[in-house]
Amino acid sequence: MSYIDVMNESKFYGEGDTQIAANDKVSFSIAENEFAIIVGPSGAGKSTLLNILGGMDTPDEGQILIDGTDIAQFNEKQLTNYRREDIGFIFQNYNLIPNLTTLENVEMAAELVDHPLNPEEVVEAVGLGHRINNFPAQLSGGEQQRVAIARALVKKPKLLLCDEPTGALDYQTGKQVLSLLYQSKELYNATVLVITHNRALTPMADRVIDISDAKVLTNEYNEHPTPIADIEW
Ligand SMILES: Nc1ncnc2c1ncn2[C@@H]1O[C@H](COP(=O)(O)OP(=O)(O)OP(=O)(O)O)[C@@H](O)[C@H]1O
Repeated sequence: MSYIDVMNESKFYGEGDTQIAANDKVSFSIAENEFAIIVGPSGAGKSTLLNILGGMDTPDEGQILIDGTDIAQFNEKQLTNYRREDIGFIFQNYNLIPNLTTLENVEMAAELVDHPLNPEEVVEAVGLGHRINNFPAQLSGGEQQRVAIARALVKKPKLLLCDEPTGALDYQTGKQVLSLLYQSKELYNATVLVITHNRALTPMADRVIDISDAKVLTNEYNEHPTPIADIEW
């Protein structure tokens, strides 16, 4: 059994003739502590899948086994607990709380769980010790994404879900953020899942799942990932 086993998962939008499958009998597995990338063009169904894995949405068909438990069967309360305790989310647009400082944003996340890491230490670990009392508007895009990563990591999540985490960042800053995400899996023992349309990023991953038109095309394990610093695009 893998850490994530998605089995024949489907998600439909609309009804009757206008119904479309956003995910069509999707199956794949990701092992614990892997850094996985789900890659595919716009509209392929990536965000739908990520939302389902994060317990923000439920599939119409299939099983979503996380550590052996089918979260597709969870009720609202179980999904809320799952999102709060097991998952760290990182979005393209950071989603920080504007009137809270770096430290306060991270502290707020720490309060959600019983055994968080030390917020100050995590802020230091993402390289933002010198920005600890700044508000999001005073930070660069890359710094804001680091706050978002610290906010996710402070909960010690088992699974870090990242939706186009470098989509709003310039090339060099994007590389630094990806490098930090890769380190996160090593330092914090998390399983990391990144979705992106940027195929150039895939050599850095331990596993690449290629989706297109709602279906999984390939799921490949990469024995020798390339450090992100060595990847050019
Ligand atoms: N709430 C919704 N209602 C209706 N259709 C939806 C909804 N969410 C997604 N879809 C459709 O499902 C398909 C998959 O969308 P999804 O957002 O998962 O793709 P994606 O691969 O993440 O694309 P992008 O890279 O552009 O974000 C698309 O055709 C989209 O229009």
